Amino acid sequence: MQPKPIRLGTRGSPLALAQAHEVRDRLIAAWGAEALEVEIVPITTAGDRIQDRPLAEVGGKGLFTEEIEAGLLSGALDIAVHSSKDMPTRLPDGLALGHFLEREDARDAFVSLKYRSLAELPDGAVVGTASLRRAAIVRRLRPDVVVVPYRGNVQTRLRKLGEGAADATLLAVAGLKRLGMLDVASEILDIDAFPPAVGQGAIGIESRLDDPRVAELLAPIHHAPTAVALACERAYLARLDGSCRTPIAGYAVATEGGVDLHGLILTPDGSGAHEGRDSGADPEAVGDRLGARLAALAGPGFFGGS
Ligand SMILES: NCc1[nH]cc(CCC(=O)O)c1CC(=O)O
Repeated sequence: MQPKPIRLGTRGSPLALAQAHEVRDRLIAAWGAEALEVEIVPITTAGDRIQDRPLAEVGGKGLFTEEIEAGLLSGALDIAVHSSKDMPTRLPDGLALGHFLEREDARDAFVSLKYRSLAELPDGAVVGTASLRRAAIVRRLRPDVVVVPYRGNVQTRLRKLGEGAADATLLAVAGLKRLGMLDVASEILDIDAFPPAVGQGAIGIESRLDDPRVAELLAPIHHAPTAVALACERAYLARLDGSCRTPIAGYAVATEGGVDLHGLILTPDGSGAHEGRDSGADPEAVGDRLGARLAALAGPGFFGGS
């Protein structure tokens, strides 16, 4: 089918490369190795270069995508493979996050060399995480625990744990599975008590809107129920995103006639929270409605206002 190789852009981290290889393997399985060549192009982004500061300080999610998106827009790349959770809700004109592999387990894992579960952590234990959401939910469930910032890729975080920088950390089950490292998880956290980040566990494929060749190429590996869930979650996030830097969790599941969404927003210290559920036939409408409802419940004061 393909006259020339498909160029697939990705970040160069071990998790990103594992995801890129998963997409390539599925494409080859669908089309046959004779019909299709996929060239994986690792790209080091600004976000990868800056390792010593919290992301929110240096510019947020876009730092990981700009260079890759420039490649899509110039035609140097045909597709880009991402962790959907790391994707901003607004993409550059002409690009879309339009295709998704079937979602992997969306839950978070509790990882510790000393303790078997979040509940078992002793008073004053140190949990390392760079995620505002994970920090706030941990503080909500365990106000006695100390949360410290903790960045780096999955391997770095595990190494720091071994060095004693924290008693425990939290990582996405999906990432651990893709790296063949799920055995480091002590506990898989309940999806209702510890809802994930929007998009967690879903590999998304970004491409140019005007590229029918790519749409045809991706059709056999696209998972429609995942796309429905992600459309809902990303509409929910878009509704909340503009207003704040508040911890946001959201998890949607496609149903027979539509989608069910669970949303949770918290103050960074976990002392305040607003939670809700919504369902309906139109994924974007459900996401937008729950986002608006939680924002209204929270009021402007909740979002810090500074
Ligand atoms: N921000 C890093 C990141 N982006 C996606 C994943 C996990 C894989 C996924 O959610 O699909 C991770 C690591 C983690 O949070 O543990």
